[in-house]
Amino acid sequence: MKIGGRHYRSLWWSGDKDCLEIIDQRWLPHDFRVAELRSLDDYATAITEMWVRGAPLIGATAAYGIAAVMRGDASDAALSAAYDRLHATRPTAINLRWALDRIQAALVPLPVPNRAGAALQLAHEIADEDVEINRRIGEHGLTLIREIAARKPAGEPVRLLTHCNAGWIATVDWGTATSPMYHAHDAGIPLHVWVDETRPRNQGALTAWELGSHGVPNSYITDNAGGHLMQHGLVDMVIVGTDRTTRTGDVCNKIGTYLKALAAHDNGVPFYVALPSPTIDWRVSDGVSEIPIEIRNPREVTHIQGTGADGIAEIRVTPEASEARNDAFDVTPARLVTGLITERGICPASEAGLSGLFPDMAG
Ligand SMILES: CSC[C@@H](O)[C@@H](O)C(=O)COP(=O)(O)O
Repeated sequence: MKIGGRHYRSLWWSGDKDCLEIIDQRWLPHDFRVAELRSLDDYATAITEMWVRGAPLIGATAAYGIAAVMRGDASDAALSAAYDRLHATRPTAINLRWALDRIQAALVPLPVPNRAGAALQLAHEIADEDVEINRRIGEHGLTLIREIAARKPAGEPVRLLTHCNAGWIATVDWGTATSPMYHAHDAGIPLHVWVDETRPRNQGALTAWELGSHGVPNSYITDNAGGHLMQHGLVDMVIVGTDRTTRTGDVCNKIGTYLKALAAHDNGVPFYVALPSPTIDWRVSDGVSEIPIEIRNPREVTHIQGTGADGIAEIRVTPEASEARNDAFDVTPARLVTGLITERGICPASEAGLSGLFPDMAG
């Protein structure tokens, strides 16, 4: 997507610098900075500390991390150590393991001297595939937005609500939940997006930044406002992303997603999840009991980052003695999900729905 008129992906391989360059999300939306990743340490830190974040982008970054390691040492031992180190960075998004498994399976049968080139090629393929998957999700999601627009008086915007950032900055390009929004906006459908703040990390600020950069009208709202807006008929559809979806259609996404789904259900608001197929965990059937939920540093809850006269600063918002807990994700049961928007079309959030669209993967 474009920033200041220039097209960017969230990451790209720099042949000149011989390293991966990423948009360093720690400073967004206040400052646009690019970071260079070279060593395994760089990659692991960038994922753990959320310089890059969002399920698909974590997977693509990890693939480049393996490729970077293979350039120095392509032995089985180095491959296995890099796999383990990167796999341990964040537990919830399944795209991480999906990308690592894919690259490991491709490299193990190869002679050691061939691995570095093959790994970089595969990382490029994973990144390119992500862009195409998200583009297609956008096309399918556009049909839903068109249907809502057709029922409205001409010129009245379709009001969407989203939680967290499932935007282009959470993927290589387009985003998942935002892709239908970009497609609809580009097709001339008037939109207004309610952007949940998404405490504690305020990923909503990233969503507001990228939607605004693309010219999509949006309003930043507190996490607690969504139910109220739905009760007053101000939300036509919710679209969120996912970090892991079970084969039965339970959806694990950023903490607070479940509450939005409950409010949507109570108010008859359609609740859709944009789901790239690498985010399906075919081994898991019960999201609440089986998906590991990342618990992050409580400091993300007790402190908040923003920008002021002296630049970007972090301030404490709680009393010194307050304890805090920081569960980063929650699970929305399939019964609360109206439908899954995938790269192959839209299906019910159920085992039959997913295996119907992906018979080759369902096993
Ligand atoms: C297309 S991204 C889908 C999800 O990864 C997104 O909604 C989300 O929860 C991101 O969490 P984050 O902790 O910021 O990595």
